[in-house]
Amino acid sequence: MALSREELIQAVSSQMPAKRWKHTQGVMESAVILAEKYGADPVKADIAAILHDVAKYWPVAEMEAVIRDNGLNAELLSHDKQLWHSEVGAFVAERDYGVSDSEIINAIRWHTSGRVGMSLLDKVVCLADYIEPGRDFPGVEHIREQAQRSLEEGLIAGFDSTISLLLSQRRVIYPLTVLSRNDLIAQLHN
Ligand SMILES: Nc1ncnc2c1ncn2[C@@H]1O[C@H](COP(=O)(O)OP(=O)(O)O)[C@@H](O)[C@H]1O
Repeated sequence: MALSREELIQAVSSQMPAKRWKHTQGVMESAVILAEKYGADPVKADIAAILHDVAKYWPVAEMEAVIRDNGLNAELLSHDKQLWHSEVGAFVAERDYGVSDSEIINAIRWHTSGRVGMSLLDKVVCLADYIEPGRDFPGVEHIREQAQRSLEEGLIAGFDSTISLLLSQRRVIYPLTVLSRNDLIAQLHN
């Protein structure tokens, strides 16, 4: 059974700290603006944004169990745990919150890593996560400027900032993000 928008908001906001819910509200706002600007479905963008971090505060062991027990992408388990919540979030959005729309589920699933061949809605939600009004990390203004030019330019700037940060910290980069960035650059040149 699908939940109403209000029920979703209640269910999601009650399982995260106020600060993360404020971030989620910012992503909802930015996702709708980007959807309207670039021709995606703003209703789907809003629902995906509400749910994108639903699993962010799940205990690591529970995320691991959901990934293993349901045949989700187990490759993630050898990468940064911060990447797991997107995969788990997509799964629970469908199982626990009755979201059956595959575009919404995919936008949740790929909002952190990106993927090769990102859909319009994937791009909108992923970019909104970078530029929502509450974000104040170094370089966010550049990403916001690029987001005005195109979804692809905005996302390339976003992924570049994540990749640069990981490089500077000598951390492992999830390869799909590099492939996703390269794919976006190729899309600009086609
Ligand atoms: N491609 C990646 N490879 C490895 N770690 C990543 C990658 N993308 C994101 N991360 C890690 O996940 C963290 C959280 O990303 P994100 O889901 O955007 O969270 P938040 O909304 O808390 O900023 C990043 O700060 C980084 O540590």
